Amino acid sequence: MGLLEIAGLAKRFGAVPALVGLDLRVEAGEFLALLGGSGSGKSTLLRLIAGFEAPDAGSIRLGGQDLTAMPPHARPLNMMFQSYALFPHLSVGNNVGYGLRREGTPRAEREARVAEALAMVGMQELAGRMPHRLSGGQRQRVALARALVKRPKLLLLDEPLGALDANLRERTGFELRALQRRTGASFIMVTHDQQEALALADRVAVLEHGRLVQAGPPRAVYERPATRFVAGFLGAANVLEGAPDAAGGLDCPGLGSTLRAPASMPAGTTACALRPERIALGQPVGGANTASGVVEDLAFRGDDSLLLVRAAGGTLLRVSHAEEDGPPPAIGSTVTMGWEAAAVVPLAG
Ligand SMILES: Nc1ncnc2c1ncn2[C@@H]1O[C@H](COP(=O)(O)OP(=O)(O)OP(=O)(O)O)[C@@H](O)[C@H]1O
Repeated sequence: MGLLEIAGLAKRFGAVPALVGLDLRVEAGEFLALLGGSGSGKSTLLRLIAGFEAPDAGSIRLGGQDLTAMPPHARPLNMMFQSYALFPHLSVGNNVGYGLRREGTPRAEREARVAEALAMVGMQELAGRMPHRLSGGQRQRVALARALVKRPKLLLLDEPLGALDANLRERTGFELRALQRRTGASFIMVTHDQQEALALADRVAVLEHGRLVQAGPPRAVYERPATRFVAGFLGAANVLEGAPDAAGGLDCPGLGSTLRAPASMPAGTTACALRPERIALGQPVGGANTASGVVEDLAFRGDDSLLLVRAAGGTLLRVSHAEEDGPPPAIGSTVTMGWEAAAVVPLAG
């Protein structure tokens, strides 16, 4: 049994279906990242779990207990919002202890738990500071301590790193993961940033139009996207359209060649994903899993260059050219390309 079990969850706002029969399971101690485009239902899902909205249908169980009819404050979970507003007139320590005081926790216990929560986020020295004298990153940690002080089994984080600049974001992300492991709580983090999700989470879950389209370990979802949407969303794979041929391949006129996966493609396959970094330049052309094209554009990205190559049949391919392979081909030059069958991933939808 998972810690959190969601079955058939549905919610609409007027005519807008925000969630459509969603099933999701989160294990104890798991770090799950929820990904999806704008309006895909990520925040709605968190708000339903937290109890700020009521579902139209479906159930939410936490630790075997049905949460559906339980008010938000009674749920053994906590939510940290994107705009982690602290009370400006309360010190760091009092901000963190606010919820405990409201619940009537005795002073000595409250102080011990506030100290513990501040220590977890490395802020014990600053308990007496007022919020306006904190940096953005420090405020974010206080908000985390405030969410952790009640020792929730489950912490919901809505874009927790959204307000931080790139450097701090990476460091705080690592800290967040370390904290999750130390507390043993399950975390569900909503993020727009697919790199962040891949880097931090034990499992990623991708929502599209209020449906869960794929969930799995980051590497598995990245390498074997199930649908066109996931392929394009995570790491921007090439999505190549075609028609099945008699030999179990996919004939792609836009590529001017045929795609072959290690096994025959499932009946009805009309598209495959091919990652830019799996395409090798300078390969002999002719036969399946090869193509030629003209470099239309080039962008230097540090470790690699991204080439936009117009294949003979008209499709524009994204191709990654590693720095260690020398200077990339010039714009306007003709290139030949090839890839292994294992790089070809049939898509289900
Ligand atoms: N209170 C509300 N009233 C009306 N419609 C809403 C409400 N909350 C959400 N929606 C709609 O439900 C859908 C899902 O919204 P939700 O905020 O869950 O998406 P999201 O994936 O979190 O998006 P974003 O990444 O932009 O925050 C959207 O079409 C949104 O406009």
